[in-house]
Amino acid sequence: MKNTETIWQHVDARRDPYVGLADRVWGMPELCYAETRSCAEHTTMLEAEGFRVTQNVAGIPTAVMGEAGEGGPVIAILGEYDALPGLSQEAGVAEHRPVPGDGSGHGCGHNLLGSASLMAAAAVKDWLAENGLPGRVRYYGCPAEEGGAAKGFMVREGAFDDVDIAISWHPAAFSGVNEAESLANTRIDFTFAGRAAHAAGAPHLGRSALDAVELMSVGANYLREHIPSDCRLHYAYLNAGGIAPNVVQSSAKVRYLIRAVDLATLTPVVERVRKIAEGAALMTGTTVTTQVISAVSNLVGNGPMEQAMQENFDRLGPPQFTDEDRAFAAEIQKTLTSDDIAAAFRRHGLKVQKGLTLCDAIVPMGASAGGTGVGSTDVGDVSWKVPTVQARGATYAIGTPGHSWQLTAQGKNPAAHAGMVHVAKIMAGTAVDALKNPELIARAKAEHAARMAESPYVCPLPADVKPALGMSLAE
Ligand SMILES: Nc1ccc(C(=O)N[C@@H](CCC(=O)O)C(=O)O)cc1
Repeated sequence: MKNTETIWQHVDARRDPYVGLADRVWGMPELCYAETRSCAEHTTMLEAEGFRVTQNVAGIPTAVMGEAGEGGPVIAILGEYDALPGLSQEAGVAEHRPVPGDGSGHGCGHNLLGSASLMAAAAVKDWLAENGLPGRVRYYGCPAEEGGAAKGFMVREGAFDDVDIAISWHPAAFSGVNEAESLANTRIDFTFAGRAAHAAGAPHLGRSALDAVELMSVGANYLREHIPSDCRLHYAYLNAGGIAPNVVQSSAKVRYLIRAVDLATLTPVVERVRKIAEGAALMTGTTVTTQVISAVSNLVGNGPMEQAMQENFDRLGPPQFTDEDRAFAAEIQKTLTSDDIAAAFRRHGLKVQKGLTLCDAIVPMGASAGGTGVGSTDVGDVSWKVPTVQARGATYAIGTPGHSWQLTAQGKNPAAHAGMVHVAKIMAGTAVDALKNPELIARAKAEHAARMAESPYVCPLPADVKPALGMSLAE
């Protein structure tokens, strides 16, 4: 039985406008909390579809929510539309060719993510109206997934308080139910202040903030051996103190991104990194101030909803790609290493299949290798608040690294469009299963409540931290 269900026809009927939406957002890559035009595109689409629209969700100008239907359970479908710095790339070519502009690009496929989720919500809206059933569907347009933890702030402000089930997806190499195994993380800016001086004339009077940042790196790099092995420490210099080597640098700023399997493991590691910063300040006679930029929880899964989503995948089958799609994916694979390609198979618990360029089957549930190739997502915080299920939707060549020009290059391809429409059907079908079947929602909630009773949700964002609305990733 393939593509026979009414809900899937409601998705198919929307193909052209939603491909258009995804392509327009691809063409206006906007970073973390600056997604003004992309959010406006989503808002316009919500209005055109007749959703009741709430802008400025949780006080965030680029967060929007649309609701349709009356009474009954509330199903939230989550979308994103933020881009990444440094990943600008022409569409549909298999060589690195940035386009003129500020260098940003959709290197994580969020142009597709937002459009498919809105498309699914709109299809469910029509299905609800046609069946006259009680129930509400919401589309949450969520900004700043890449480093802004917007969904965590939205959870904290109560945006999901009356939601029964949350559904989302992420572009991927393979289609299937997403394994809930993302890492909790915290991003902290460390700003060191010293004293400027003539680097040759009076270096003894200077106190170098740049030295402090470098010594902090040394400390953090020694720390790696003494923390749980699946923790991650990354850093980026936001301010190295200037371009003059003959000035003792009086200010410097480094952003740390610290990850661990869960918050309980993360918190002590963050404390140790903070101590290293204090030590670096002490060693250099500088002072350090810190600012938490974002923090997200690990994902928790939900058995009943994952099962329901799996059944949708089984009924619909994999996305249908064409020979042209496969030929272009093969060109992209030529720009990758064999390790990139093998890692993609292994990450999903699959044997390496030589010559396979695009996903041709649904990855069975529970196949994931676990622990490898895992990032973080602010969907994690939603998943602690309400039962949440996510799909992976095949939209690009197997082996394409996340956050790469190759991923940006494929974001407007026919394969991306096919994958986006396919996964919209999976999400809409899963939402309809929940709306038709109150017992499924009850089981999902019971499992969630049991998990929360074991370890309750603690918001990882310190109470005084607000969304970093003015944050420039390229500061
Ligand atoms: N299904 C996915 C979900 C998230 C990501 C991802 O790359 N997330 C960023 C988010 C960073 C953050 O939340 O702070 C990362 O891990 O660096 C990739 C695939």
